Amino acid sequence: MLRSYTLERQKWSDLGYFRVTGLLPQVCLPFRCCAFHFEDNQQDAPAILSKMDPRELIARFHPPQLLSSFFSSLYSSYNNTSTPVLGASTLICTIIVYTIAKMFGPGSRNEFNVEGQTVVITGGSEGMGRAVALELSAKGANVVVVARTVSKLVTAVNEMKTKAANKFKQKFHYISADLTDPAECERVIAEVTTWNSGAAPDVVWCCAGFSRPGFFVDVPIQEHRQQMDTVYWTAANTAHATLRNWLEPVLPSAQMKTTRRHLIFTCSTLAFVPITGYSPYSPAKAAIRSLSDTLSQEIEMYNGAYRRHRGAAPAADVRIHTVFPMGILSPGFDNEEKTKPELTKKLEEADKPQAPADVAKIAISALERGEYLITTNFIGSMMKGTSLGGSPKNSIIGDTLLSCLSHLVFLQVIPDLRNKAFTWGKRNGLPSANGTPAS
Ligand SMILES: NC(=O)C1=CN([C@@H]2O[C@H](COP(=O)(O)OP(=O)(O)OC[C@H]3O[C@@H](n4cnc5c(N)ncnc54)[C@H](OP(=O)(O)O)[C@@H]3O)[C@@H](O)[C@H]2O)C=CC1
Ligand SMILES: CCCCCCCCCCCCCCCC(=O)[C@@H](N)CO
Repeated sequence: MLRSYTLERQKWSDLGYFRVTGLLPQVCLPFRCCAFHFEDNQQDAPAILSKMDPRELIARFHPPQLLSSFFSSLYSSYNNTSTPVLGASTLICTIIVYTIAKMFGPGSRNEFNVEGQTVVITGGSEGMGRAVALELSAKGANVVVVARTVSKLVTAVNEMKTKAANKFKQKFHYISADLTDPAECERVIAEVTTWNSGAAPDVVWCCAGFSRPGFFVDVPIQEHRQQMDTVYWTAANTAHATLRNWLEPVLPSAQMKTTRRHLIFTCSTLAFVPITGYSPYSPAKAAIRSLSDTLSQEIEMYNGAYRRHRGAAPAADVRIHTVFPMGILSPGFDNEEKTKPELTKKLEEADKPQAPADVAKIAISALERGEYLITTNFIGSMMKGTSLGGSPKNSIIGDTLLSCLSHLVFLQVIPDLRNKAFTWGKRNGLPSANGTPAS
C-alpha cells in the first residue's frame, strides 16, 4: 500500500532542514514538494517525519527506489526492487530530473542579454553579420560593425538605427579595417573602447570571412593561403586582440560583479564533415573550431581567478561560443556559387540555404540558452553529432543521443559522398578549370 504525503516548504523548515549546515539544504530544496511512502501501520506519518533525523529522511528519499517500489506495487509485489526494475526506474528518474532541471534550471535564464551592452560584429556589413547586427540592435545593444568597405558599413549603421529598440539610448558605429592584419584588430578594440567611454566591448562576434570553393589542385596555392588569412586569421586576430584586452588582470575593486563577456566565432558545418570542393575553406573553419575548443578550456583558468582568487584577475567572466551555419543566402554565397564545382553543388543538394535573418535569430536564441557549439538546422546538428569529439557538450543526454544517432546515419553518408564523387568522375571525366565538366 502506497501512501503519499506532500511536504511544503514550511514543513521542511519545521523538520529543521534549513538548520542543517553544509550541502543538505541545497540538496533538499528542489525536492521540497515530494512524496514519501510508509508502511500501513505508520498512520501518523507527518508526526514521524518531524521526529526523524534529517539524514535518515534523506536516505529514505531515494527517487529510483521510490519509483521502482511504485512500479512494483502496481504489480502487487511490493518491495520487489529487482535489478532491472531499479535500473529502469533510475533511467526514468534521471530523465525526469534532467528535464525538470532543464525547464527550471539555468536553461530558462537568458544567458545572453545584450540590452545596454556594447557588441562588436566583424563582417557586420553584409550577410549573416549584418543580420546579427540588426537583430541585436532590435534587442537594445550598442553595436559597432567592422569590415573593409565603408559604403556597405554606412548602410548597415543606418539600418541598425531604424531597427533600434531605444533610439535615444543606443549608439551605433562602424570601423573600416582589414582584419587579416593583426595590428588592425588591436586598433579596432582600442577605438571601440574609446568610443564606448573607456569601457571594453561586452560581446565580440567574429562573422568576417567568405568561401572560395574549387578542387584542391585547381585552386592556386596562394589562394589556399588567402582563405586561411580571410577565414582563420581574421577570427584568430580578432580573438587575440579582444582576449588580451579582456583578460588583462585588474585589482578586485575594478572587477565587474555581474557582467559576463562573450566571444563568438562563426564557423561552418564543413568543420564537422568535409565536402569535396571546399578544400580551400574547410581546413580554415576546422582550425577555428579547434581554437574555440582550446579557448573554451583555457578561459576557465581566467574565470576561476576572477570568481575565486582574491588577487588581481580579469575584470569579468568570459564565455566562448561557436556558431556552425549551413548554407546562408548572402552576397558571399552568390559569389562562391561562381567558382563552386558542379559536383560540390550536387553533394550539398540536401542543404536548403537559410535566410541570414533566420540564421541570426536561431544563433541568438541558442546563445540565450547558453549553448557552446551552435547549429542552425537538423542536418547541421547531425553533422555536429558525428564529430563532437572533445568539444564540451550543450547537454549530456541530448548530445549523446544525437551523437549515437548521427554515427549510425553517417555510416552510410560518408561512403555515399565518396561514391557520388567516384560516379561523377566515371560519367563526366575531369572538370575543366572553372569546375564544369569537360566534354
Ligand atoms: N554563406 C554561407 O553559405 C555560409 C557562410 N558561413 C560563414 O558565415 C560568415 C558570414 O558569411 P556570409 O553571410 O556569407 O557573409 P558575406 O560573404 O556575405 O559577408 C562577409 C563579410 O565579411 C567582411 N569581410 C570579408 N573579408 C574581410 C576582411 N579581410 N576584413 C574585414 N572584414 C571582412 C565583408 O565586408 P568587406 O568585403 O567589405 O570587408 C562582409 O561584411 C562567414 O564567416 C562565412 O564563412 C558559414 C556557413 C555558410
Ligand atoms: C541526415 C543527415 C544527412 C547528411 C547529409 C550530408 C550532406 C552535406 C551537406 C553539406 C552542406 C554544407 C553547407 C556548408 C555551407 C558553407 O559553409 C559554404 N556555403 C561556405 O560559405
